[in-house]
Amino acid sequence: MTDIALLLKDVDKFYGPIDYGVHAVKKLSMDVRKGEIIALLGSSGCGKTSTLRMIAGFEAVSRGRISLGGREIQTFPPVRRNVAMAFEGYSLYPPLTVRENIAFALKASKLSQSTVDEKVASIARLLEIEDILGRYPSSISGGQQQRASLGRALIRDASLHLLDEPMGQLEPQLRAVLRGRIKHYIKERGLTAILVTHDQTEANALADRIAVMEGGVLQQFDTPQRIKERPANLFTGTFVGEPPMNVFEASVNASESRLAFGLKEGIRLEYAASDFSHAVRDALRKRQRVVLGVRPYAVKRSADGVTGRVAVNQWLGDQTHIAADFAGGTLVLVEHDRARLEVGQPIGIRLEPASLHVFDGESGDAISHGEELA
Ligand SMILES: Nc1ncnc2c1ncn2[C@@H]1O[C@H](COP(=O)(O)OP(=O)(O)OP(=O)(O)O)[C@@H](O)[C@H]1O
Repeated sequence: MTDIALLLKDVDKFYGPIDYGVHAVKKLSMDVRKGEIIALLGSSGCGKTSTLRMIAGFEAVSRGRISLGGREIQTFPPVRRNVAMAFEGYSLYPPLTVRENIAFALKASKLSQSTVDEKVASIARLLEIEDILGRYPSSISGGQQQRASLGRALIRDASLHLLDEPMGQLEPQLRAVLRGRIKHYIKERGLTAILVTHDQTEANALADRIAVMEGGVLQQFDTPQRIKERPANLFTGTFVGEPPMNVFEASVNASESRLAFGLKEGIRLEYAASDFSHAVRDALRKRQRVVLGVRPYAVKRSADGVTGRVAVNQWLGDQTHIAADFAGGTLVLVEHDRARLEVGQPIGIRLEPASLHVFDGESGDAISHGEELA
């Protein structure tokens, strides 16, 4: 038996005529395993919601296939897909109370009234909406409606749960608490879920794997850790991670014993060839222009480093963010201790070979991460 719950194969979405309308999703292929939580992450307009709506059946698939539990479903109406949804705009039924709205999702399940009541009470407790179960949708806040709608989706025993920005209207503290509880609830029941979010903290906290999208194209589909450590391209490298990855255009100069990167303003980063694998040196030797990336947490200060000049020094209560003028741009460093640095003061900057990400100067595709090929 396969452990694949959902499969998307070369899925295209055009709004308007195929090949001429707005191309919102481009040749998207991905697989979701049973029991997995997937986050679709990307900026506004990248095609996340279109993807989710095609899976749910609210939008037609222009090209390609979608299979759920081994059945092709792209031509099925939403009710035949056995998918539970919490969508913005997929609103609660106004004539029903919150309790009735949530219980309505179990209507087809033939459960006894007492089991339904128990399930509703338990999900209401989880989402902290016990006190509004008797109210009507028109008399509760947007955040409460969102939680009621989430409850209505989570209570169902469906093949797939689709959650579109499910906590977008909640305060940060409540979001953080609910995130943990929802993850536990989904995992405990072995549910399969896809969550749309533009919030990377949410994606990192909830998802087993993240699908990063941009311009309708899937940029990378991997675990949060691998996306951080091995971004597939410059887009994921700079989109995922807070503060964002520092990037600098550079030329490459490779000899038998040395590997050097030339940055703007005559800055040269020199390394021993042995700091990188043969394969990386070979790959870099063929390039003239690359983009170097280094995460703010990985930048080190060192007396014998390359000089930068402090532009900003901010203590955030638990870490210091330093921005330095460096190689014609800005380099951000994060340190755990409070740094006693004045604006304008020179600092030595050391970029360890193990923390360098190198991207192709033209395509933006990753060439290497540390000493290994991408
Ligand atoms: N009904 C529609 N008609 C025409 N174009 C649309 C329609 N819905 C979405 N689009 C376009 O398709 C692209 C993808 O939109 P989509 O809503 O899927 O993105 P998103 O990543 O979910 O964005 P957001 O986070 O803002 O919801 C955008 O360019 C959007 O303008």
